[in-house]
Amino acid sequence: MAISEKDIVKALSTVDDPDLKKDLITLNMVKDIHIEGKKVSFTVVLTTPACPLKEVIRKSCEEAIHQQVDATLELSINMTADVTSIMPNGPVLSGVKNVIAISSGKGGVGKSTVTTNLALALSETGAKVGIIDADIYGPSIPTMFNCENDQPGVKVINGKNTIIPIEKYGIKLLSIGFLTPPDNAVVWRGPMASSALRQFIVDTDWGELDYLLIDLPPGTGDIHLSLVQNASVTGAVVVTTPQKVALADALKGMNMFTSKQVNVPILGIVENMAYFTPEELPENKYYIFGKDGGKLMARRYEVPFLGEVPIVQGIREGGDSGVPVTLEEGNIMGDAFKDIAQQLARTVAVRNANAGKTDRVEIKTWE
Ligand SMILES: Nc1ncnc2c1ncn2[C@@H]1O[C@H](COP(=O)(O)OP(=O)(O)OP(=O)(O)O)[C@@H](O)[C@H]1O
Repeated sequence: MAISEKDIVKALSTVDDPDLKKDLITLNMVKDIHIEGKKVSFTVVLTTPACPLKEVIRKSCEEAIHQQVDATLELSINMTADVTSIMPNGPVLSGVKNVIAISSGKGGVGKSTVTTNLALALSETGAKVGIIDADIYGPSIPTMFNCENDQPGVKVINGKNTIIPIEKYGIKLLSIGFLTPPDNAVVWRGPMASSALRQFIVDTDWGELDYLLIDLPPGTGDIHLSLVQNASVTGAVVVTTPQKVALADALKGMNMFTSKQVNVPILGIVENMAYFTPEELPENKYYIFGKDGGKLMARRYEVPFLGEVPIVQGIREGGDSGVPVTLEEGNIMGDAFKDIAQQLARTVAVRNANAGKTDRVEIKTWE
C-alpha cells in the first residue's frame, strides 16, 4: 500500500521534543513532507540552532516512522532551526526575537565577560546576536571586542535619524562607552543614561536578531527600569560568584526581576569564578570563593542553573586583549561558554513555548 503524508504525520505525532514536552506535530515543527515511492523527506524546525538534542530527535523520528509506518523506508531528515519569540511585533525592536537581560548583584563578578562569550557562542551556532552594553559604571564591551575607537553610524530611515550598530566578530554592538571618549570618566546621571538606553532600543536599526543581550550595570536601578519600560524582555540571566556576599546581592536582583510589577522570568544563573584552575593543570581546582554557591541558589529558588566558569588567566587575557576565549578554536574555557549558551538557548525555547510575552512595565519608580 502506498504511504501517505497522513501516515508520516501520525508517526511523528508520537515523537516528543524532550525539552518542550509536546509532540513535533503539535509544536508545528515538521515541514515540507515529500514522498516518492520508498523515499520520504521532511524538515524538522527546531527552536534553537544550538539544540543539543538534535540527534536524539532525528533518531526518534526515524524510529517512529520505521516502526509505525514501514521499516524499509529511506528517510532524509533536514534539521533546521528557527528561534522562537514572545516579543510583540510592534515597531520597537520589530526584528528582534528575544531580549535577554544579563544582570548581577555585585560589580566585577564577570557579567560583561559572560555577555561577550555567550554572544559569541550563540552566534557560532548560527544565531544572529546583538549586544547593548548599558553598564554605565564600566562599559567594558568595547574593550572585550577590541573596538574602543569605533563609532556607530547614523542613517536617516523613514525620515528619522537611526543609529546603526557597529559589527565585530559577527555580533552587532552598541555601548554606552561609544558615547564617551575612552579616557574620559563621565558620571552618568540616571535620566541621561536611561535616555541613552532608550535610544539604543527605540532609535536603532538592529535588523533581524535571534538574541539581543543587554549587559546591565550591577545591582538594580534606573537602567533596569528603563529597559523593562522600553522593551518586552524575554528573561534575565543572573551572573554571580559563589561567595555569600555575591549571592545575597544576586538574590536581590532576582527578586527585582520577578517582582509583581516587573514580572521578567529568570532564565537561569551562571556561576562565574566557580573555582581557580591553572590552565596547565586543569584537574586542580581551588574553590577560593566557596563551592557551588550559584548551583545551590538555583536549586533553592527553582530557577535553571546554566553552568559554571572557572577563574582562568586566559579568560582575563582574552577580555583585555579583545579576543575572547570563545573565539579560540579548541580552548576548553570557550567550551564552558558554549555549554552555557546551549543551556540558555534551550531555556529561552522552553520559556517561549510555555509562557506568554512579558509586558512592558508602565510603572515610573520602584515600589
Ligand atoms: N572566569 C574568569 N576568569 C578570569 N578572569 C575573569 C573571569 N571572569 C571575569 N574575569 C575578569 O574579571 C574582570 C571583571 O570582569 P567583567 O568586567 O566581566 O565583570 P563585570 O561584572 O561586568 O564588572 P562591572 O561590575 O564592572 O560591570 C575582568 O578583567 C575580566 O577579564
